[in-house]
Amino acid sequence: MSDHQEHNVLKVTNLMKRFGGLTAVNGVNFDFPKGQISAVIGPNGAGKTTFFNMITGIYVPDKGNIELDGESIVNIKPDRITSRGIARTFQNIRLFGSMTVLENVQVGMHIHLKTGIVGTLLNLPRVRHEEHDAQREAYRLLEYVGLAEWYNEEASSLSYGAQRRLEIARALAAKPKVLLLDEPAAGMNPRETSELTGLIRRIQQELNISIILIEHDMKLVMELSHHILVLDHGEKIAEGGPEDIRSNPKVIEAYLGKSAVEEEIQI
Ligand SMILES: Nc1ncnc2c1ncn2[C@@H]1O[C@H](COP(=O)(O)OP(=O)(O)OP(=O)(O)O)[C@@H](O)[C@H]1O
Repeated sequence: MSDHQEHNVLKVTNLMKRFGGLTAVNGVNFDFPKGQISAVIGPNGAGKTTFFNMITGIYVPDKGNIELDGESIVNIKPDRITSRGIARTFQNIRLFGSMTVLENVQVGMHIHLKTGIVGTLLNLPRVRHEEHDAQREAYRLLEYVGLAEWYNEEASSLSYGAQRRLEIARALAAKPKVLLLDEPAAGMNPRETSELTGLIRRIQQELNISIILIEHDMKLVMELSHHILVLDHGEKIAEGGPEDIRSNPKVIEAYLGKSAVEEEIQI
């Protein structure tokens, strides 16, 4: 095993994506360390979601490479990328609102179940067994994110913060090596954000999953992240630990404008 494979779960090289005349991501290089929390930050339109969409196979890069544990995942379909070990949540919550909380988690498991639709229709004993195990596992995940008591409610009846945690449980059901969280704290109140911070830290420490998050809540980013990638107009303008990023003039300028740097205002 090479040094790179041991330390970095995901390696992005010279990544580029254009939409017509607009270069949304422009030649970005970054190594995501295994088992740690990394953040991708930057002002609106910086290219963060486009970057995530390339990692998860929704967009094919125009140039560059993405390696998961040393193997390229460029040109692989999103569901295959999920089964290789990358799961995600979305900026806009995407749950099945009229399904129960438990069923939503079970949906996240289907990539690992052996049974197809025919087996389910025939109600084979092996199928019943597998579904029972899946339900137990789904319930365990709900306990993990603190939603077990609502397992039988419709997903749409949950509070906003709870729906975001349900999305995380569903992503965990795919047994990922890497979990991508797209603005997990968006729309949350301070109490929900602090619960979420604890949950993300537990997932990294207890489940040993590498986490990559896009987030505008700088307090959460600075508290949780080991490594931060800063994008602006599609380009990497900085990378480093929270302390480096907080005091980096290029980052301050990108967020607050040039005058802020002159006044030495810190984000
Ligand atoms: N499918 C698309 N077609 C055309 N342009 C797009 C598409 N997706 C993104 N863009 C453009 O690419 C640029 C980067 O967008 P992206 O959504 O990746 O930024 P972002 O950093 O995630 O922004 P935000 O913080 O507002 O979510 C923007 O100018 C956006 O308008």
